[in-house]
Amino acid sequence: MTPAIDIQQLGKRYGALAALDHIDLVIQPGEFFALLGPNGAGKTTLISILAGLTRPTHGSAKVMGYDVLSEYRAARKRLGVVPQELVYDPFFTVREMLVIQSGYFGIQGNDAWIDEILYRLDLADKAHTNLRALSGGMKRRVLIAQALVHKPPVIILDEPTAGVDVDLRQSLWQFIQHLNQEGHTVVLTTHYLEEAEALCNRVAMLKQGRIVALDSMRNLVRSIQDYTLELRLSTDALPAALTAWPVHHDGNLYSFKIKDYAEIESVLSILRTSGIRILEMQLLQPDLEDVFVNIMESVPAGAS
Ligand SMILES: Nc1ncnc2c1ncn2[C@@H]1O[C@H](COP(=O)(O)OP(=O)(O)OP(=O)(O)O)[C@@H](O)[C@H]1O
Repeated sequence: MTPAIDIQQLGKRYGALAALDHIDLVIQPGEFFALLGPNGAGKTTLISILAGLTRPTHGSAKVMGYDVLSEYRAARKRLGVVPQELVYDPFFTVREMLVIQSGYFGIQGNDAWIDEILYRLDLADKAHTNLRALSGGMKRRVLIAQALVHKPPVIILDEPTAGVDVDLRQSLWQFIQHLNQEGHTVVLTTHYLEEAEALCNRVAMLKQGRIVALDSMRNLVRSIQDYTLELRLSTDALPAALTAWPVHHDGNLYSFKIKDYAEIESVLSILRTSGIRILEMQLLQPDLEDVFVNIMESVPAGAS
């Protein structure tokens, strides 16, 4: 099967800085893939190369088998990118802009699909509104509509829900999940890790231009063994027997790292014999955020 995205030894340098450093990444058709990393890790650079907006320094990138440089038009036609910012002519209406965008991809008579996108993104009653008259949230919906207008098999969403209200977030995810179920490949970058955890099947984590983790969501979350036992105590000083325990605290709220249930018993019995009362107790499962923090802390800063 031709991969949806096939990246080999991809690199981008800005002077001495390696924004991307020998990236290998293959994403299969139908995946819902998360591309995660702290600010400056290289996510936007990678997306810009796939969209043909930035030239790599070395290596290759293909979309549905088409090289983003030597077969730019064929590759671009198969890709829908929802960027962080809207670039538009403010005098067009929403619908006019979508018709023009369809023409750009050589598509005539796209009305039925444009109507469906407008409906799904709750933009139908704004179809004849000028782009400049839209609110920030509405403009973001238009960005998504614009990326989908040519029904691309591969959809990349670059932080689509930053600053977006709960309603739009939910309707957006329903629509994107529906497109994914219909076979579209979806690549998502987001700083909302719980969103990535809920939606994506596989994850790549980038740090300083390198892939530092690449696995299924399941395996990554399972790779963390530690639970967190959160206790609010009647004191903000721990008994001596617990001071060596891996623990963070904020006032009298303590977070103990726990490897198994027997350790919970040990902590509780030490507290009991020390006469310390438990005011609140919660056992937290590891999540993608724990994985992210662990990986980002454990991987040494790369030379660039
Ligand atoms: N045009 C440019 N000139 C010089 N350096 C650049 C340029 N574009 C990006 N960089 C640098 O390349 C690195 C990667 O940036 P990039 O925007 O790809 O990161 P990111 O992972 O998308 O970050 P964010 O989460 O903040 O959007 C950063 O150190 C950035 O400063």
